[in-house]
Amino acid sequence: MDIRFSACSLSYGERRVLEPLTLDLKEERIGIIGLNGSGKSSFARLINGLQVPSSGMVTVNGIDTAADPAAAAREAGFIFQSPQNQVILPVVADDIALGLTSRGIGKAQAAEQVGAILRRFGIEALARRRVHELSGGELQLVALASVLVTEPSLVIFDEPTNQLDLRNRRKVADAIHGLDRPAIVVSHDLALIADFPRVLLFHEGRLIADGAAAGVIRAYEQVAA
Ligand SMILES: Nc1ncnc2c1ncn2[C@@H]1O[C@H](COP(=O)(O)OP(=O)(O)OP(=O)(O)O)[C@@H](O)[C@H]1O
Repeated sequence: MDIRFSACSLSYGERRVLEPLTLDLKEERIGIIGLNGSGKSSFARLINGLQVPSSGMVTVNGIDTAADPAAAAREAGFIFQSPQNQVILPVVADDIALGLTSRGIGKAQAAEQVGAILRRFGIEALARRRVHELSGGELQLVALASVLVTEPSLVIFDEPTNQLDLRNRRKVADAIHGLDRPAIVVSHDLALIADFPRVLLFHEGRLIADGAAAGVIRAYEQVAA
């Protein structure tokens, strides 16, 4: 993984929400923490082209997100804070397959890959269920499956354990820890990122701490006090 922010800033209209930032991200697990409204989601959305910089540049594995946001989105899968917003088709297996058929993969091949990804997460029983009837944890796993089935090089999670009970939180945390590719995790759940090799702390649109989890979490505790 090679993500580069070069003097990248972000404003919504007149409002600057991320100050110019230059950094490289290469670690397999990267956490992003900070108070509400500090700019975490905005930063994460810049990585896969959901947002493009107001100034400067972001590249993901060599892809300039502003020049080719669709390619950036294929490279970096994004799991939204509210996965129900990500679902298009009503039935789980159909929705997961859509990511493949929309890329030109045939129906039979797509069905095979969907079956494999459901087995990998132990959620085969959900295949014919209606997405809108799923619990929060089931929905998080389905959203993860629907992103991973398209084989992105890395996965960005925006508050993946928000609103989950302990059992589902563990399922999602295990899925993140066991992921076979780099993950970037925006979270208020500090235990989730506590053993990550790198954590970024945002405060009022600025990156104010960057390093191994323990030290950055201590800095966050001071900011929050
Ligand atoms: N589409 C938008 N238009 C205008 N302002 C926005 C938009 N999205 C976010 N903002 C503002 O940008 C700032 C940073 O928001 P962002 O969602 O990046 O913060 P966050 O750290 O992820 O917050 P939280 O922990 O509450 O999810 C906030 O003040 C927010 O109100």
